[in-house]
Parts: sequence; structure tokens; C-alpha cells
Amino acid sequence: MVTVDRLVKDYGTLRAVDGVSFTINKGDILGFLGPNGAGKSTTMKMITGFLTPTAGTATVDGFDVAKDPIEVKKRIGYLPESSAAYPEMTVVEFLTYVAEARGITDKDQLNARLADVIVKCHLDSVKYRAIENLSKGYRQRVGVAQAIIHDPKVLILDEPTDGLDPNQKHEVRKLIQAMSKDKAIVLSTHILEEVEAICNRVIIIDQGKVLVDETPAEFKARKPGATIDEVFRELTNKTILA
Ligand SMILES: Nc1ncnc2c1ncn2[C@@H]1O[C@H](COP(=O)(O)OP(=O)(O)OP(=O)(O)O)[C@@H](O)[C@H]1O
Repeated sequence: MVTVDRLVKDYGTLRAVDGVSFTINKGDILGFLGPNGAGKSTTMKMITGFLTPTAGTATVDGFDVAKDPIEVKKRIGYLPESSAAYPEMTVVEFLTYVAEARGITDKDQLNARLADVIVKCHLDSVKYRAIENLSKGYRQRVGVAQAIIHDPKVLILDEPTDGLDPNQKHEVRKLIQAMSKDKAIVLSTHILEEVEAICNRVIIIDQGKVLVDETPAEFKARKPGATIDEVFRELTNKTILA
């Protein structure tokens, strides 16, 4: 569903992403991990067509992000690290606005999509409230709802549980898992237990390069008896010292 091939991004003299390659298929939840500044957001922004790669390619459902950005955007939903906010809009107004911008203008289709995402993201009780008055957990669910309003095949979530309390984290993780059957999902996170809880693949990126691409169980088995956290620290510290 998503193929990333030797992707590179330079910001001036800084090579933020340095030859990253991986593929993800329908049903995959890929945990994208790495220390601060590793290049996770930059990679995700290139897959969504938000940033142009310096070199390499990314394709979504067979469409090249650089050559067919419109076809890619139809197939991809994106939750950025800090969601664009329209604080004064109600949840329904905001989701309607996003749906219309996505080309969903037929009234019946629009209402069906709104009803679907409101149920999936458990937003019914707040749908007529202004976004600025919602808790962070609800705002994050609105962010997920806008990302899936056009029922995309691929979902890119940048730190979807960041800043949420444990109950809210649990809710958002359940939501991601429930959606994974018919989608390919990439999520970046700093939380290693999140990877263990919901991902079937883990990629660790450090200084723009992929260090690890395997299952969470394989990752943990690298150091029997250690926590996933300890394995991560050992791996990423090594590259800093190297
Ligand atoms: N617009 C930009 N201009 C210049 N440098 C940038 C820009 N965006 C990111 N960088 C740099 O590129 C590198 C990779 O950043 P990126 O945000 O992709 O990392 P990240 O892994 O998502 O980090 P974090 O976990 O902190 O969000 C960092 O060194 C960052 O400072």
C-alpha cells in the first residue's frame, strides 16, 4: 500500500532523512520510533505529499507522491503533530468543512461520512461543542476523525497519543486498532509500550537512517529479559556514540 524507496530530505546542509526504505501493507500498524530529531515527521510529511523529497520515491497505492499528489491525497489521511485548529468551529462544522475540502459535496454522502466518523471516534456527545472547549483527548479524536473523513486506505498519525492521559491514550489506541483491518497505518510515537500494545511492525530511525525493521517481538528478543525500552536505549545510544 505504501512503498518508500531510498527517501532523502535535506534542509540546507542538514540531511534529516538519509535513504529511508520500507513498505507497508493493508492491515499493518507500523510503529515509527526514534529519538527527537531522528527524521520521523519529515519522513511522514514526504509520504503525505506535504514535503517534496530531495531524492528517492514514495508511492501510495501505486501513485508517486511527487508525480500524482492529488491521487495520493485522496488515499491518505494525516494527523499532523500539531493539528491545525479552528477553535471557534463546532465539531460538526469543522468535519463538514474538511469533508467539503476533500470534495465530498453530495449531501447524503457527506451526512453518511459524518455519521461514520462521529461513531468511530466517539464524538457524539460533543458534536455541537466548539473545539476550543474540548479536552485534549477529545480534540485528538477530532484530529483522527478529520484524517479518516474520506475513508482513506492509508493513515499517517504523528504522535497520536502525545499529551493524553492514560485513559485517553487507551481510547485512541483502541480506535487505531479498530480501523487497522482495512487500512495501512503508520504512527510515530516516543512511547515504546504503545508499539508493543498495538503495532505489528516497528521501525527505528535515528539520524535519518533506518536501524531496525521487524516485529515488536523480534525487537524485544534482541536482548532476552530486557524491556523494549532498554533495547531501544541501547540501540540508539550506540549510534550516538559511534
Ligand atoms: N523545516 C525545517 N527546517 C530545517 N530543519 C528542520 C526542519 N524540520 C525539521 N528539521 C530538522 O530535521 C531533523 C529531523 O526532524 P524531524 O522533525 O523530522 O524529526 P522527528 O524524528 O520527527 O523528531 P521529534 O520526535 O522531535 O518530533 C531535526 O534535526 C530537525 O531539527
